[in-house]
Amino acid sequence: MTEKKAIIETGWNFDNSYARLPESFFSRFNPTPVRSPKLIILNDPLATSLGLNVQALQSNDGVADLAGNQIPEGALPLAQAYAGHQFGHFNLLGDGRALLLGEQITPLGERVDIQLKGAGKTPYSRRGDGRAALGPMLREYIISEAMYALGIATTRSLAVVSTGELVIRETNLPGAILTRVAASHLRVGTFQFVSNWGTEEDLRALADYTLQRHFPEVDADVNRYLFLLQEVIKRQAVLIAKWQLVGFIHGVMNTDNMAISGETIDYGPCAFMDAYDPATVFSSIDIHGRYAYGNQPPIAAWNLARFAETLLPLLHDNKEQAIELAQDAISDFSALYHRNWLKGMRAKLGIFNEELQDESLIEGLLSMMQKYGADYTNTFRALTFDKPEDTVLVGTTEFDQWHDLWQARLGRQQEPKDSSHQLMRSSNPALIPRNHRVEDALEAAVQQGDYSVMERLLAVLSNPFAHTPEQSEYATLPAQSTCAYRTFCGT
Ligand SMILES: Nc1ncnc2c1ncn2[C@@H]1O[C@H](COP(=O)(O)OP(=O)(O)OP(=O)(O)O)[C@@H](O)[C@H]1O
Ligand SMILES: [Mg+2]
Repeated sequence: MTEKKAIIETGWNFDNSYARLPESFFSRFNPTPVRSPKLIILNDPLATSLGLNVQALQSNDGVADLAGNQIPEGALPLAQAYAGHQFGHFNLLGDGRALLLGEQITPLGERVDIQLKGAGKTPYSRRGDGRAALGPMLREYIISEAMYALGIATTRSLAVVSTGELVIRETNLPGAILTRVAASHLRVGTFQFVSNWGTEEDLRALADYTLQRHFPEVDADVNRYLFLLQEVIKRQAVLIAKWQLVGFIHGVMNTDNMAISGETIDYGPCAFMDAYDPATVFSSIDIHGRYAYGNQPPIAAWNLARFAETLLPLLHDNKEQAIELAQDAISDFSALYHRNWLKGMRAKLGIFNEELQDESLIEGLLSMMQKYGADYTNTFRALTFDKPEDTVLVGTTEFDQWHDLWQARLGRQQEPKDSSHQLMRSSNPALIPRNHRVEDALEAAVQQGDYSVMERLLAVLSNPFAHTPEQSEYATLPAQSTCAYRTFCGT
């Protein structure tokens, strides 16, 4: 007689606070089942930290949950409504291919959104098919997890399942669904939606919900909506500085792709910069360079101004005073951003204390990197390990002079050389997800069904400050220049 196997609980522990908001904020909608779901990758440590059972998620039942083929107990799937300025143009959007299953309450009592991206049509799909292709979903998995390991606030990736169905793009591509984990999916665009199409009461409900979810520390005696604006600005100032410091280019910083939580969201056409150049753009659709590397800080400020506009009715009864409060808050962004960036740059150069000339020292290095087309990440690695021969800057008199200035600067602080070195090691990643490496991993996965290249890449990216020999090997630049590298979004 065979013993009946004990059923392993998956560990879903859903609450559905978003579903309790006004009905116009979302549409209750179920995922569309897919033909033959197969688990491609599962993030075991993330699953465990969410209180989920890895074995159960790997079972047929678990995969059915991750594919949208069945609805886990306690989930209440819905598509969130939002609007957004896309390349400056305002549109009504909403989750056209994503569905929120609910909020998982983790064993530590944290609340995170569990969302299926690519789960089928929703009322906001417009002319889209509601689906996603395997390549871009694996790409989002790799880069979001690399960002997390780099210490940058981001949505996480729990799993990718292939659907056994094709999606029609320029060619037919294998379809997939990504399970995304986020502090929330509240976007600047969510506020824009409610501000444009909702009542003031709706707006207050959304703002109060956001405060409760992300900023519960708000004091009773302050202007709570001004506090919300200021805190969101602070988080974005930290986030964008971190992007700039690692050379991350988001690629599509529309207001619907800016999360109120301060997490990086939507890894569509993003990529990491190789040679330092503020004009770097990867997205094939960004023909005017609106979202170029060097434009990211001002674009963030622009998006935050759109956020501030939505809050005007809540900031003050008097419109002029509301505008003044909003403008003051927004004008703080660039100083806040700059402070974070400067702090990070000092750390990248092993500098602990502050000197007025630090900025010109940093600018001196960056302009040399730009002039000689030096690789951004590898130049900082070369400085960290005192191997200037590893950067193309070596041999130029400019660099020798700059190096002397930098060494003299390090000499003017109390901390010993070794502490500077440690600071640099922990501030300069050994490697970033290089475009050619990511492409190689995706090609092996999608074309040959060989996931080993991706798994190795994920392993080395998971500890970017370890500076192991294997990482050095991954840090090599592509044989050919990647100047022509272009990413595509919306697939
Ligand atoms: N295949 C598709 N079918 C339906 N809607 C889509 C599709 N692709 C994109 N959209 C919608 O178009 C809008 C803009 O797309 P964008 O590329 O910013 O988002 P995304 O990558 O789908 O999702 P997210 O921002 O949630 O990561 C969003 O409202 C999105 O839901
Ligand atoms: Mg998006």
